Amino acid sequence: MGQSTNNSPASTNILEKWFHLSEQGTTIKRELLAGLTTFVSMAYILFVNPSVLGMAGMNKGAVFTATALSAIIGCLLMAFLANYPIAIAPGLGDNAFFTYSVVLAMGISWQTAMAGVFVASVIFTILSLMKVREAVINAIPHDLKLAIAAGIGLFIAFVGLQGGGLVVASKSSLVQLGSLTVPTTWLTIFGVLAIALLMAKRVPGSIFIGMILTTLLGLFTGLIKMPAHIISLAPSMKPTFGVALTNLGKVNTPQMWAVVLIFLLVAFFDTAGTLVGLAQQAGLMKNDRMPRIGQALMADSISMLSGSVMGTTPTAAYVESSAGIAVGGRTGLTALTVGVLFAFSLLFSPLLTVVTTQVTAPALIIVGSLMASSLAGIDWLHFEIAFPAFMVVAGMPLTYNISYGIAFGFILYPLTMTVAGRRKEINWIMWTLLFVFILMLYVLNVLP
Ligand SMILES: Nc1nc2[nH]cnc2c(=O)[nH]1
Repeated sequence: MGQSTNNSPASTNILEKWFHLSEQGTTIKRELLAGLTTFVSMAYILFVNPSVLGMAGMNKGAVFTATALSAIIGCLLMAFLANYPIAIAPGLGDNAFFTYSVVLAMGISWQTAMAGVFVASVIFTILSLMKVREAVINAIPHDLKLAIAAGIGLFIAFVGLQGGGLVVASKSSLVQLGSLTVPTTWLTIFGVLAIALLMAKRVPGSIFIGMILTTLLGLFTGLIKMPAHIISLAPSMKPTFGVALTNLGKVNTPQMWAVVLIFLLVAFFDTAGTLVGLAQQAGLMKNDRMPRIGQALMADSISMLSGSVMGTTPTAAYVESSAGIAVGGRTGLTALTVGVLFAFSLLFSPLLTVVTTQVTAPALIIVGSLMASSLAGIDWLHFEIAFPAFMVVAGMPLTYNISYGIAFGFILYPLTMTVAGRRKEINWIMWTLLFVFILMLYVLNVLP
C-alpha cells in the first residue's frame, strides 16, 4: 500500500500479469511512449471523421463523441482480449465509402446507410467467432487484397485533393488543377508540405502536428475563425444514437444488400490485412500465422457494432499503429494507452470548428499515400494478376466509388487467371464472388 506511481511493484505486477511485458521484452515506459506515439499519429480522425460524415448530413458533434467512444472500446478490447499493440478507430476508407459512394452517389439516407453498417458488423462479429474466418481470409487472392488497400488510398487522396481545392471539375477533361489564386487552397498546400516534410524527417505524429500548424496559419491569417472555447463536455450523441437500429427495416433492398456486402468486405479485409502486416512488423507472428487473430478481429467487430449504434462508420485496425510499434510497442498496454488518451480527447470538441476542410484535406492526401504503399506487394510481372489489380486501383478514384473498383477486380481475376492456365488457383469462393459482383453492378448501376 501507499505507492501510487506506475512503477510501484503492485501496479507493475498487475500490468505484467495482464500484458506479459517481460515475455515480450518490453517495459511499461516503452509501452506508454508507443501508445502516445500511435495516438498522436491517429488523433486527426477525431476531426476528419466528423468532417467527412458531416457531408453525409450527420451531426458533427455527435460523430465526434461516437468516434472517440468507438476508438476507446476498440482499443480496450484489443488490449484485454488480444494483447496486441494495435489501435482501433473509425477508418478513413470506410467513412469515405459511406459518404461519397452510398449517401451522395447512390442517394441513400445516412440513417439507412448506418443501419447497413450495423448489419455488416453483426455478420463480421459472427465471422470472427467462427473458424472459417481463416478460410475466408485465404480465399481472396493476396494481390487483390493489396489492390483494395491501395485503391482506397488513391480514393481518399482524391477526396482530399478536391476538398482542399487542388483538383476541381473540368468540362473537357473531367478534372483539372484548381486555381492557385484561392487563399484557402494555400492552406491545404501548406498542410501537405508541412506533413510531408515532417514525415520525411520521421517525426512521430507528423499528421497531427501538420494539422495543428495549418490550423494556426489559418487562424493567424483570418482564413479560419477563432473557436469560442477550447475544452467542454463531450457533445451529445442524441442526433445519431440508435438511428441504425430504428432504420433496420430499410436495409432489405437489393441496393442495401450490395452496400452491406461492401462494408463487410472492406471492414473485414482491411482489418485482417492490417493486423497481419502490423504483427509481422512487431515480430509477433508464429509460424507465419497470427496468434489470437480471432480475438483481434473480435475487438474490431465489436467496436464497429457499437460504433454503428452510436453513430459512426466501421472501425479498422489502424495502419498508424506501426508508428508505436516502431518505437517499441509490443503488447496491449500500448493499445490501452491509446484508449485512455482518446478518453481525454473527448474534452476537446470545440476545436471541431477550426479543423476545416482545408485542414483535413492534407491528412486525407497523406494517409492515402500511406495506404497506396501496398502497391509494392502486387505481382506486376504477371498480366493475369496485374490487370485485375490495376483495375481495382484505378477503378476506385475514377468511378468515385470503392465498390466498383472491387467489382472490376473480382470479375476480371478468375477470367484472366483461367485463360492464363492457372484455373487451379481459383477456388469456389472466387467463382461465387464473380457472380455476386456482376449482380452487384446490376443492382447498383442498371437497376436504379
Ligand atoms: N487500416 C486502416 N488504417 C487507417 N488509418 C486511417 N484510416 C484507415 C483505414 O481505413 N484503414
